[in-house]
Amino acid sequence: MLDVRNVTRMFGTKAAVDNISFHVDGPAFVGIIGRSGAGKSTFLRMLNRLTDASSGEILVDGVNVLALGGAAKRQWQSQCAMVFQQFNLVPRMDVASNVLHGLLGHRSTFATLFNLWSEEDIRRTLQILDRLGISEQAPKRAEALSGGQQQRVAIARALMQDPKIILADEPIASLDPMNAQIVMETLKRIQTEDGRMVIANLHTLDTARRYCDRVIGMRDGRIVFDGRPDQLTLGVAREIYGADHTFSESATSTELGALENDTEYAFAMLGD
Ligand SMILES: Nc1ncnc2c1ncn2[C@@H]1O[C@H](COP(=O)(O)OP(=O)(O)OP(=O)(O)O)[C@@H](O)[C@H]1O
Repeated sequence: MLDVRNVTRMFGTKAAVDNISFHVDGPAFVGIIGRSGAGKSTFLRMLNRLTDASSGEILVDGVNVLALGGAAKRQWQSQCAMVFQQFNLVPRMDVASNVLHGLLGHRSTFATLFNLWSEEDIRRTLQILDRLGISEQAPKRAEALSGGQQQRVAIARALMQDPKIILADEPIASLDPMNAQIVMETLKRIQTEDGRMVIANLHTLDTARRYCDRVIGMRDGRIVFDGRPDQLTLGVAREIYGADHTFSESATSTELGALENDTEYAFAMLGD
């Protein structure tokens, strides 16, 4: 289904993504891990055409999406919806309207300008919000919701596009552990129940182990690990994160206790 072939993105003389290739057959949950600057976001942005690749091909069901232009490119962009760390909702707009905005690519400017949503669109919105357990939030302004609820609204907006692939760029990096778990479980449900592919950039090993079918480790733009979550040993993690013997599991963990024990090191690993 997804075939990434020798994809590179240069910024000046630096390769942010350096000749990466991998293949995913079915609608799997793929996690991409690696320290800050490894090239994870650049890869996702190339896949949904927010950033152009310098070379290479990405085939989705046999079509090279990097070569699409005009309407075909926009059509592809609505097929691979993106979820961001900071949710990217319109804060003062109500939740239902935020979700309906997932349809923007499918509608005329006129209809959008005058907020002319069909009954079917509104019914689907409420159905999706209900599925994600936040239907009672529909009339509230997005800014009034907790971070975890806002991220579920962002996932609902993505689902309105009925995408083949959901790309999530550090979807839980701004959330507390409990909300992080709810959001990851929501993404996992969508992947298994709907048969959609999810590709998520994650910065914690325990999250990757728990939710992913496949983990890709990136370092300096290159893939240095590609395997099952149970193959993510401490040694492999050290290679991905470029850490020496002082590297500890807790440094890339979302567990509260672990973070409290090792906060300074964790921030160093994340490059903050
Ligand atoms: N628009 C840009 N112009 C120049 N360099 C860029 C640009 N975008 C990314 N880079 C560089 O490309 C490299 C990869 O960045 P990228 O954001 O993809 O990494 P990342 O693994 O997603 O890290 P993070 O988790 O911090 O977002 C970094 O060295 C970054 O500075």
